[in-house]
Order: sequence, then C-alpha cells, then structure tokens
Amino acid sequence: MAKKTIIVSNRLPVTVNKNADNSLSFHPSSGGLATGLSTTYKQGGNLWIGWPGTYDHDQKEQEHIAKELKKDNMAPVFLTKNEVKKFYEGYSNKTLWPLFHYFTEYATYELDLWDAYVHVNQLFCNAILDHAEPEDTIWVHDYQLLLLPGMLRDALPNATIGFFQHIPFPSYEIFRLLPWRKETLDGVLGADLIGFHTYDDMRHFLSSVNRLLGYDSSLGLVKVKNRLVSVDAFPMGIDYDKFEQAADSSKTKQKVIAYGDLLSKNKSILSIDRLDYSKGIKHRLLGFDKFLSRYPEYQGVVSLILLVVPSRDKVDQYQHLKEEIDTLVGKVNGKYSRMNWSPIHYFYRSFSFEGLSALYKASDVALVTPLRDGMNLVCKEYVASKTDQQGVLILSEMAGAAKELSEAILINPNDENQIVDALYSALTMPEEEQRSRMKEMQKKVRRYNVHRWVEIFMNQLDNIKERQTAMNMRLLPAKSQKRMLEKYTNAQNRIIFLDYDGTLKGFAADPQSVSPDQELKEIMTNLTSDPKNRVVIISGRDKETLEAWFEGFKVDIIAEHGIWLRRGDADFEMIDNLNSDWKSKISRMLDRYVDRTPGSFVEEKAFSIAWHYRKADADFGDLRARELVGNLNYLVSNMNLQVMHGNKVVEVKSQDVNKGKAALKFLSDDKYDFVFAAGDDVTDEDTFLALPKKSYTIKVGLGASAARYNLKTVSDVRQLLTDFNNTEK
Ligand SMILES: O=P(O)(O)OC[C@H]1O[C@H](O[C@H]2O[C@H](CO)[C@@H](O)[C@H](O)[C@H]2O)[C@H](O)[C@@H](O)[C@@H]1O
Ligand SMILES: O=c1ccn([C@@H]2O[C@H](COP(=O)(O)OP(=O)(O)O)[C@@H](O)[C@H]2O)c(=O)[nH]1
Ligand SMILES: [Mg+2]
Repeated sequence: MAKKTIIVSNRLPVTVNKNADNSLSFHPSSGGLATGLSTTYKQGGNLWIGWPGTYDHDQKEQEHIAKELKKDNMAPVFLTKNEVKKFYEGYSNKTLWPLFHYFTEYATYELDLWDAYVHVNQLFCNAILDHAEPEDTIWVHDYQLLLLPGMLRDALPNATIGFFQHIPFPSYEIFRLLPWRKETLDGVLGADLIGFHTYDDMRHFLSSVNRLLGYDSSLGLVKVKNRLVSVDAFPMGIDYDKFEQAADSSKTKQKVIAYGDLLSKNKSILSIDRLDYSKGIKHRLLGFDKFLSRYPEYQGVVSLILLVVPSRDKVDQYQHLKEEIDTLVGKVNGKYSRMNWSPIHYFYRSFSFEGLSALYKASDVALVTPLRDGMNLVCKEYVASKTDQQGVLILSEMAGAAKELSEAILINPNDENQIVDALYSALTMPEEEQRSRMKEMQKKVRRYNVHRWVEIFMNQLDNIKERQTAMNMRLLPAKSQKRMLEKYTNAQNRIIFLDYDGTLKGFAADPQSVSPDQELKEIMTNLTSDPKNRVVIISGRDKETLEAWFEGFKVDIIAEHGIWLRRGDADFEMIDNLNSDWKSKISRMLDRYVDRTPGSFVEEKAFSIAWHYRKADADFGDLRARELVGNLNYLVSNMNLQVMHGNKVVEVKSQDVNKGKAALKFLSDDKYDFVFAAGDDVTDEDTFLALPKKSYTIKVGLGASAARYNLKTVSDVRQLLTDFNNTEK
C-alpha cells in the first residue's frame, strides 16, 4: 500500500447533525483548524480521523456516518455523551483552553476530567491503529490530543509522528499550574516534530520541557531518552486562491447585492469570531461604544457587523459570555440607534462561505481584537479577499498572525483608547496608504499559504527522521558487537576503562547518592574476577569517593579526570608534580556564583574545582553557567588551566591533565590485546582520542563523538559488560 498521511484532530472538517426527525445531516465545521486544512488533506489517498461532533449514536447510525465520511476520506471516532462532557467540554475546554489562553481564573482542575481525557486520547490511538500502516505519517493536531503522540509512540516505536498545536503554549509560570504537566509534556514529546504558530509558543514549550523534565535543547532539538525530537515554529496560512477567487465570483457579488444597505450605504466595520472569551469581543464592543461617543460625526455613518459563531455553548463561561454580549449589543444599539441606522448588526450563527466572502470583500475595516489567539485566520482571510486592495485591518498584538502582518494597525486590546484611535485612523486612512499596506500583507499571506505550511511541516518531519536515522547509524550494530565479543573471548590480556557517572550509573540530584547498586556490583565482581581483565574506573570524581565505593573490588582507579592514579591496592599517586596555588582565586569566583544561583554548589578536589548546577533551576543554571565560563576563560588566560563545561557542571583544572593522558600511562604498563573504553561526557573524549585506533571505544548517549560506536543508555552499557562476563572462559 502507498504511504499515506493520517491527519488526526478532535473535530473533523465535517460535523454531523441529528435533526428533529432523527435524520442525519452533514455540515462543514467552523474554526481555523477545520477550515485551514480541509482543502489539502484529500490529495493522495490521505485520511482524516476525528470526532464528528455528535454523540450516542446506535450501531446503525454509526455505520451510516462512517460510510458517508469514508466517501471523503474521513473516519470517525465516536464518543458518548459523558465522554463529550468530560473530555471535550470538560478537560479540553474548561482546563486546557482557558489555561493556555492565560485565563487562569477560568481553569478547573478535576481528576475525573483528566481521567476522561486520558481515556479519549486512548480511543483516538486505537482508532489510528486500526488504519495505520508502518510507513504512514501520522499528523496529530491540537490541545485536545496532547497525550496521543506518546501513546502512538508506545504502540509504534518507529512511526513518523508530527504534532501541531493551534493554540498558544503558555509561559512556564502558567503551564506549571497544571497538575498533570509532566504527563502532558511526555505525551507531546512522543512526536518526532512538534510545531507551534510562533517562536514565543515554541520557546515557552522548550522552557517547560527543560524545567519540568530536565531535557535541554539546542536549536530546537531535544534529546528525549536518546530519541531526537525537533520543535519549531510554522505560522499557519490559508487557502489564499480560494478566498481571492471567491471575492470576485458572481456568487459573492450576488451576496453583496443581497446584503444591500448593510454594506453599500454606510461605512462598515467587520467582526467575525467563534463565541469565545479569548477573542476579546466585549473589548471590541466597548471600544466601538467609546468611538461613537468620542467621534459623534460617525453616528449614522458607520456600522459594526458583528458575526459571532456559536461555539462550546454547553460550557458555563461561554453561556455567560453570550449573555454579556447580548446585553452590550443591546446597550450600544439602544444608546445610538436612529430610525434609519443601527450601530451594530449582530448575527449569532454561522454564515455560508459565500456569505463570509461577501462580508470580507465589502467591509471597510476588519476589527480583530483577541486577548490571546494561537494564529487567527479570519484576518488572513480578510486580506486575501481584498482584491481591490481597499480596506484596513486592525489587529491585536496578541494574535499569532500579528507577527506576520506588521502592516496592519496593531493594537493592544486591553487599551480601549488604542481601539478608538485605530478605528479613527482606519476610517480616515487615504486610499493610497490602504493599498500599500494591503499589498504588503497580501504578498505574505499569498506566499505562506496553507499548502506551503503543510509542505514545510512535512519537509521538516522528513528532515528529523533522516537525522534520527543518521544518529542511530552510530549505534553499535549487532554484527560489530558480535565481533567485539569474539575478540574479547580470544584476548589474553585486556584493559577496560569505565567512566562512572552517566556510564555505569545514571545521574541524580545529589551526586553522593549514586553509589554502586546491587546489579552494578555483580557486574563488577564478575568482570574483575577474570584474571585476564584489568578494570580501570576512570572518573572526574575525587579519589576518596571512588576508593570508598569500590572497596573490595580488584579495580584500578583514575580520579579527578586523570590527576590521581591508583594501581591495584597501592596508594594513589599524582600523575605529575602539580600545584594547586591557583585554587583560591578560582574558588572565590565560584563561591560568588553559588551565592547568585540558588541550588548550585562547589565541589573542591585536590587539583581541580567544580561548580555544579544540576539542582538549580534549569534555564537559570544554563544562563549562569555560560556567564561563568566566559568569566573563567578570561581569568585563566595565562594560568595554564582549562575550563570545561560538562553536563550541568563547570570545572577548572590543570591544562596538563586529562583522562586520555592518564589512560595512556596505564596502557604503557603492559601489552594489551583488547582495549575497551566507555564514557558519556566531554572529558571522556580525551580517552577516546588517546587510545590506539583499534580499541573499542563507546560513547554513551547519542551525538557526535571520537568514539567508534555509541550506545544509548547506561543499561545498554551494563548489558554489554554482562555479555562480556557471559562469554566462554
Ligand atoms: O472544535 P471547536 O471546539 O468547535 O473549536 C474550533 C477550533 O478552534 C481552535 O482554533 C485554533 O486554530 C486556528 C488555526 O490554527 C487558529 O488560527 C486559532 O487561533 C486557534 O484558536 C482550536 O484550536 C481547534 O482545535 C478547534 O477545532
Ligand atoms: O460563519 C462562519 C464564520 C467563520 N468561519 C471560519 O472560522 C475560522 C475561524 O478561524 P480562526 O483561526 O480565526 O479562529 P478559531 O475559531 O479557530 O479560534 C475561519 O477560517 C473562518 O472562515 C466559519 O467557518 N463560519
Ligand atoms: Mg560520565
């Protein structure tokens, strides 16, 4: 079967309606996601999986709906009334929607809503598994399905999964309020590529990932349990040609004529949104009220066409908002109406496509004032419909679209005076200026249309898959491992260098808490009891800790990144004559950073000194570490010292010492026919580089290295050492 793309979103682009006589009818859905993607998905046998917008259908109805949808390459996920209540109205729209739009006071946190959310995400997962082939691409959309990528990853570990969030991703300070914040991030990170509308959403997401899960990122790439995940911004576009062509079509012209006086006699200001508190509809009405009172000459001349599309009307806040808007419209109309003129023409319903096109085409100003909006497609549709380039867009800075449409009159919707001033500027703007602004905006909206958006997202998804493959190619292949084990078996005199933290043992917040566990002790006992093995622990830790932890084991030790060497039971000796006079100067600077960075601490060793920040706030720690490295490099410039920035640690030590030099000392003690080294950090690269080419060197974790092979995790290393131990003696 050919490779297909499966689009998954909560709402299908078609909504089913159960009529009074129990018959079923099918209508296009409203909302940016459905309208934006509906024209592109049909190409090439793709499939769209989602909820058809109703509930509690019997078997016969379900079959009928599924059959009808199939004709248009869609497949339904059916929900019960209770699931719709708890998953859709509940967790999606009473918890996530308000929280992600910064309406924290509206957000509720209820365990049974969360449970329903997990359950319905699983229903979506099951539905996808019924349709997906291994080579398919699965593209999951939006906040209703944040857990789905993770569930899919568990079921299909090698699948190609994209995720796009259409609403804002809030700053960490807001996101951390969510009781299920970690599970949520883990869910999203199941995807290979994670897209947002804007750079701000992207950086907020990465910051939460770093602070809550401890994964760093570089250039939008995050290593999640050694799988590379890409996070990027993709501002969504519209089907430009569709709106442009419709604007000059005869159907639209007929509509304009049908709307008659509404559009032709007066100046008109257009307002279109779903009923939603995030859209700033109240602010808009108050602003318009003030405008009419400050500029009375516009009374009788300009009207606001207020189109509010019903949405989520079972959710309390939406019901209240509807009442508030009704009241406000009544107030303004009551205050200013004349026998032959109304200030506001209010429609609470959805319009046909031609109806919308006529409103876009014929209105003089579009007033788009969301308090928060992921993107806002209405403003782009307005721009595309202005084929005569006459018309002015007033746009809130809080809409994702404001990042692209800088030629609009940009306003802060919380500033009523700005709305008033913007309306006045728009209504008095010279035609030439209208044209030049509109032209610039059209250029952008035409170019970054929805097709281009899909194309760029899909290219980036291919891209990250290729990078993952390239990274995985560095992993020790089964064939090479087999050969290594044969070499091991046949060897008579082996030397095995093992780094400790990140290689034999995982990281923990308290570095002193990670002494060898039972499994590691057994591995070490077996490894060291083979008389053909010389096992060397080669670590940055101080010699006292290593000595205590490996007491009773027949191991050699290289401590403090190569300063101290211990052969068997002998005492530690220093690799060269080193001095430590420099330490007090460095230590003063590190102490200052401890004071300025809560959670960080200094570890002082005999000939090196380290500043650790694994317990500090992750972002802040990184920031301070970069600053510290800069200052230290300046300080040590003529001191024969080196500054190393490792994993959550900045360390200063003598330039003459490194793990590689120390390893070579041990290597020259004897003739070895099997040389092995494993390590995870920058300091282990010195070992890999120093050892002879034929050695088996292993970097733990993915990423570039001088080592011959990579292994993904500490447990992979332990498995390999166990395999060594299990070879025939
Ligand atoms: O499905 P509903 O609950 O009826 O809501 C309709 C859709 O609203 C949201 O749209 C968003 O997506 C737009 C396109 O990316 C964007 O311009 C806008 O800012 C967003 O609010 C929601 O994200 C969809 O999931 C809903 O289906
Ligand atoms: O009667 C209407 C009014 C609007 N829309 C469409 O609803 C979408 C609204 O998307 P937007 O991104 O502006 O906001 P959202 O509702 O997705 O938050 C736009 O494509 C409009 O064309 C619609 O289908 N019917
Ligand atoms: Mg290490």
